[in-house]
Amino acid sequence: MSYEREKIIAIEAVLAATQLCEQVRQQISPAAIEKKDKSPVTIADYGSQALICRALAEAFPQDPVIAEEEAAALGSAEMKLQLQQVTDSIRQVIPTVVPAEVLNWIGHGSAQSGDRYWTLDPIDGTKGFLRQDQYAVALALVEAGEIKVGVLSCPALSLNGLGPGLLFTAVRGEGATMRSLENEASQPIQVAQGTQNLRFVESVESGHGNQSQQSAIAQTVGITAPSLRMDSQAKYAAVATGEAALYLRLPSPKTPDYREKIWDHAAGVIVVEEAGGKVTDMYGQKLDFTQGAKLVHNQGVIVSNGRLHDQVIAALAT
Ligand SMILES: Nc1ncnc2c1ncn2[C@@H]1O[C@H](COP(=O)(O)O)[C@@H](O)[C@H]1OP(=O)(O)O
Ligand SMILES: [Mg+2]
Ligand SMILES: [Mg+2]
Ligand SMILES: [Mg+2]
Repeated sequence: MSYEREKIIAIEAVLAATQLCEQVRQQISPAAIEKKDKSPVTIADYGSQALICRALAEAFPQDPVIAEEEAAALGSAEMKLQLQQVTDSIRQVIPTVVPAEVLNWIGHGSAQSGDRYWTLDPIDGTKGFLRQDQYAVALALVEAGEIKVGVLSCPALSLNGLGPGLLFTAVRGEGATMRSLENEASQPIQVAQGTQNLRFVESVESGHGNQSQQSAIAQTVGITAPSLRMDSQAKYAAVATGEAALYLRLPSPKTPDYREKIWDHAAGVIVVEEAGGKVTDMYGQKLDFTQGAKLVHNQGVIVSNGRLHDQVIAALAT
């Protein structure tokens, strides 16, 4: 089966959302709103989710969307001003939009499961976005547990003389490509083949991983360079392009029971796999995308150029 239409619609939606995020980032300081779980969310997270869900609902009305943000949070009485700000940010793209429509579009992302579903992180790395650092807009299509299409926009990332602002796309069996956000010309990407850029990436946030264990494992497999710390799925892009050989995300000792969310990984996983790399959990198991919003059967995420993978899993087992 061809996924050409899915790919085109996904790219168009992610580009429109990226533009909204960049406008919010540049025009006003994107004040953070605190969610129930104490993590931050901004006008741009909601605006991005609204735009992408609208596009998916229109093009693929039967497909469930499992997205990060909740309409109920933005629809509450005390969030009236923020809902108006989200609506205003979307008005630049859709001049007639009203707040009720925005809530409906965001709510379209509230599916819990599906055999064929989309998963969306409207802004991955909101903490990076707030620091004017790396963030991503990440959208993927999953069918029967297999990721088929992934589109990953990294508006603050520069690589190989391109950017800032890169878009990564992958379709199962068709390879992965990279382009600048401004220019449609795309080029195939590949993970590092030899020993060049023998370094690893990890989260900026120490609470999202186990940095001391990550350094120890990297050293065990022969990586002596200090880690490159980056917010968001931009880390997957770094491995997919050979900028780094490895991305380590081991469970934080502070949150040992945390389960990774599918939208934090799906788009990045297919981009790396189609660029020739490998992704598993810390025990070498495939990530299981059939269990709804969380990767309940997996712990830790190991992303590599393939060559280093077995060594890393072996080091973790000892
Ligand atoms: N304890 C945790 N372990 C791993 N990831 C986490 C943890 N808490 C939050 N996250 C998620 O990490 C992602 C950012 O990753 P990174 O640090 O690599 O940029 C966010 O989407 C965030 O989810 P959430 O938005 O639900 O807080
Ligand atoms: Mg979040
Ligand atoms: Mg995220
Ligand atoms: Mg997010």
